Amino acid sequence: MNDLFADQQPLLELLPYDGSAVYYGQVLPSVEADDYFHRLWQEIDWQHDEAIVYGKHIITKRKVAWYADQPFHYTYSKTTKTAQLWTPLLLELRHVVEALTQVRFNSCLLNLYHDGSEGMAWHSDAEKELLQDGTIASLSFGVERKFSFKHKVSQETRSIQLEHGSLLVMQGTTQSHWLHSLPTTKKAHNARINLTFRQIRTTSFE
Ligand SMILES: O=C(O)CCC(=O)C(=O)O
Ligand SMILES: [Fe+2]
Repeated sequence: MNDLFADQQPLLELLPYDGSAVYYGQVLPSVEADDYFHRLWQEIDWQHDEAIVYGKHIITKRKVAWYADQPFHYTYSKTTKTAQLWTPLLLELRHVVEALTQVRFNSCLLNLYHDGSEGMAWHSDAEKELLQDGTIASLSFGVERKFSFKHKVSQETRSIQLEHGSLLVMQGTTQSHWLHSLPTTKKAHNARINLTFRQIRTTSFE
């Protein structure tokens, strides 16, 4: 195992019941995370996201990209996207995440938030294309932002600050029982890039 992971912080379970969300803390040294942030900013084919919200076609300020093993189709917010194939940079990051989690991922959704005015509303990631109760591993780069969970029934909440170069892993029944969001904030003046490695349902992942 790479020395990179030698001084790993203790893992922190964020959810009290009905799933698991483990915060690994900063898994990449800051200097290395800075470098990844710049490369992702430059090399990824960022596009404004499109969605249908309350019947209206909207284009988000936030930018997104979707990469995978194959040109999978993925539908969310009533729009369908076709994956681009992994780049060497994303394969490198997938390797980091797979080594830490011991889980295999076949796709990655990327989000670019230019500043705190951009965020993501309450949702869960349980689209039919995803493996049921699969794992989602979220790598964060750039400005630190709050990330929150809300239980669908009890409404109980849990929050965490997602640091530069950090990893958060959602697993088990989390998506069935909890919503999550990235609240907007006046405090963040810089950009954040987030990568969520996912498991799309295919014959090799059943
Ligand atoms: O930006 C984040 O930390 C979360 C993004 C997210 O929830 C998603 O892409 O589904
Ligand atoms: Fe999500």
